[in-house]
Amino acid sequence: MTPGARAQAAIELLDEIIAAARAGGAAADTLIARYFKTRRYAGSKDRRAIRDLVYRAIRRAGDPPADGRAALVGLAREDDALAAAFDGSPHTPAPIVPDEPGTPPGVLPGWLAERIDPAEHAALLERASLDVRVNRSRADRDAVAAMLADAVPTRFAPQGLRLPEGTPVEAGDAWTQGLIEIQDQGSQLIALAAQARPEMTVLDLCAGAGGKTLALADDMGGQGRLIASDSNRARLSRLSPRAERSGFGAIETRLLDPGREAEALADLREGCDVVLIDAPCSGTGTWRRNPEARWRLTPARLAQLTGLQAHLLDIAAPLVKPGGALVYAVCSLLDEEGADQLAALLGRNDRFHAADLPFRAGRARGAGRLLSPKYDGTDGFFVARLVRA
Ligand SMILES: C[S@@+](CC[C@H](N)C(=O)[O-])C[C@H]1O[C@@H](n2cnc3c(N)ncnc32)[C@H](O)[C@@H]1O
Repeated sequence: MTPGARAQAAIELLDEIIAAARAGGAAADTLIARYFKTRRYAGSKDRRAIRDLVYRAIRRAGDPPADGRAALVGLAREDDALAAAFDGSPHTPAPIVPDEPGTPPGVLPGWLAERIDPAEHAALLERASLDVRVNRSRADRDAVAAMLADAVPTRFAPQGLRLPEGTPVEAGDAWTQGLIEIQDQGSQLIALAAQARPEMTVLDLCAGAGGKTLALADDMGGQGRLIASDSNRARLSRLSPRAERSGFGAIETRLLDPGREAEALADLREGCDVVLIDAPCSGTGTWRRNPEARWRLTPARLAQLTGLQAHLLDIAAPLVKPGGALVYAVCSLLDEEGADQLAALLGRNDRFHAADLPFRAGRARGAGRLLSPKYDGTDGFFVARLVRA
């Protein structure tokens, strides 16, 4: 494909990605994969070049672009070779006219920019690192490091290894033998904050497909009672095969009905040593992995999420036994989803007090700590550990 044809393909893809962000449709990666499935003429170099153009355009637009052409015109104003590809020949974009509007550069959506420390902004859109967690009950971190080329221990997470970008983790022996899970160092620290131990009763309230559940199971050595719940059937159903691969068969799963979660969990009242709430959130801390997600967030969606987070905290609190812990996490740097939620909970429930977290990463924020791509090299998280009197 010519540079112009690649630019035209990038515009078409960006149109689809922008429309999907507006309508709550598929993620950019899914749309890109779909696009190439029906365009076999695009070779691997073309695909890589088009994908690169699309992601460069997404990363440089804090607010949703008007359309794909505006997004690429904005990028072309900073890249002469790309601008030259707009030559108007067949299958290429029409030439850029001097006063044609291009999407302005930006990192965060305008309405959010003031709510996150400006020092954090650029790193929120940088490339994410590739981390794995070594299953402590199956292998030693140093032994696994020796199986993986150029693996280095993660700075804060005791079971983590950082791998070079693009390492084909799932093709290696450490993966096929169930010795490792792909998991960002920040997520590993959230599970560590639970301090799950053998013989405990632990509830992972928003378990999803079980990324953190598997880390909890590992810390429990497969002993005790571990319950994984979520309101999303498809996500929760992915947990069992993952647990089997890692050798943790005995994880209970519970599908929750939104609004009626407390009923389904009533038997656990004052029965849990630990309740982990890895709450649904805006995902501002993971934008480096899916940068178009920032075009999906609106003030109304954020309000809906903060309401759900408060609701989940109120469901979880009565399930903790005296002396037990409530661990709350969101992959967000917004205080309204993190520190403010915890301050509100502590205001309406005097049985809990904030406790120290068992790691050095992050900076103190309200009752918890804030981990960030810039300062910690992790996805962005707020995490707090509350202990019940
Ligand atoms: C941040 S994700 C969890 C990720 C997961 N813990 C992991 O480590 O992979 C938040 C989860 O909360 C779930 N969720 C949303 N509303 C819920 C509710 N009312 N009760 C329980 N889970 C809910 C979502 O389906 C989603 O899987």
